[in-house]
Amino acid sequence: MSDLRAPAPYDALLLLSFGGPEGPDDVVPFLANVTRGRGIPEERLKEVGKHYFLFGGVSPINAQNRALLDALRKDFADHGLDLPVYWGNRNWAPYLTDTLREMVADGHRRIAVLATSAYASYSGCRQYRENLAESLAVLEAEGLPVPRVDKLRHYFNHPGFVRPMVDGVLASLAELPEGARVGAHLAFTTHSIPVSAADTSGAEEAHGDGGAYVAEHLDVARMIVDAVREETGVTYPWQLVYQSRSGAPHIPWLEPDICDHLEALHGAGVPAVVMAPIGFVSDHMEVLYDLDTEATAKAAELGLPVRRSATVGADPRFAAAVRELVLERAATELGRTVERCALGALGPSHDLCPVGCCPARALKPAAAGADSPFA
Ligand SMILES: CC1=C(CCC(=O)O)c2cc3nc(cc4[nH]c(cc5[nH]c(cc1n2)c(C)c5CCC(=O)O)c(CCC(=O)O)c4C)C(CCC(=O)O)=C3C
Ligand SMILES: [Fe+2]
Repeated sequence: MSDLRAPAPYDALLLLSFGGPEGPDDVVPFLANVTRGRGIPEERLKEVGKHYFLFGGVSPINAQNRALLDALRKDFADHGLDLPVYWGNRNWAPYLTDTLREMVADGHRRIAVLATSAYASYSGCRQYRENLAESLAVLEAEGLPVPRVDKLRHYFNHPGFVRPMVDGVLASLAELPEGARVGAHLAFTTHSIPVSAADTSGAEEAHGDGGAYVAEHLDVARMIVDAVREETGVTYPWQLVYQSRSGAPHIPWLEPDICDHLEALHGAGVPAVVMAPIGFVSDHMEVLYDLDTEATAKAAELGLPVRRSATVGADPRFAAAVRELVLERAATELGRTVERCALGALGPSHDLCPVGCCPARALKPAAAGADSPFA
């Protein structure tokens, strides 16, 4: 007999992610899935395809997600939580719709969803909610039961997400050449998005001037800088910069790019840089190519020592944070008041995205928000 208990009202957790190719033949169809209807220039697609081929056509993101699934299952079992964990993706197998079919076949009707994106934005939040709505509509059309899906709140400021990144930055600083550490800069990086998408990210009251997307990243950067000061006694100079821009050149995206930033820092006589990819949950292609390959080559060309700090990945503290987020939401759904753990200045993010949160260019139904067509 096991004494594991399901965290009512939830009967399962769904890890919802981006997906990535698993071999050379997958690369082109994967990119077609990602960019369908998104107006990415042909040139950019060829370039990004090359990044994947450089790594044998295998995106690191799937191995990262499998490791996170293992960490979640271990954490839940160790803490008496009987919550089966499933995995579904937006752009590659296992596809979200197939996973949801499997989940309802296994009897699940009330599903907590963890997206592998910690911040507000159309790409990191509403697009996943649209994917959920599309998949639920397919199930409905097939006459299958439609489960209720609740997306867990953004966890950018949860200590289980921030603390591992602090340790990563400390480790990278320690690896810098002794003489270059004094005066080193911290470059916090995240995915560039169109300025218009940043300005309308988050709830309406956060819109304007980079929106919730930029504000949340700045909050995390400050938390890390403060924690590093507590450990080392040094306030390292820092800046939030961007990477992985796509889209047409005439459309403004968030800047500066990490490579331009490295050049500017070098020009200003900065002796070393730690690149901290706070915008990403794991070491996927944007981290392995855009930082570890491209930006690192740029730094070598400049003769600028750089280190790239670790992402959270499958850190057990992150798995524990996910458990806390599930239990917190479960209690909230049952009408209990519960502590909502968050560091920094912004406070815990909303459970339910309000109407007008991270609007899309074209209005599409989105699940797990105040404007969801599903109960
Ligand atoms: C904010 C954000 C995140 C972070 C939040 C989150 O994690 O969700 C993220 C993650 C990811 N992005 C990824 C891959 C790609 N993103 C692309 C394109 C785009 N991303 C955008 C934004 C974001 N993307 C945007 C505004 C576009 C333009 C097209 C559009 O408006 O949608 C393209 C097309 C080619 C290109 O132009 O680069 C690819 C291949 C992978 C998988 C990597 C792997 O395989 O390891 C991951 C985790
Ligand atoms: Fe992306």
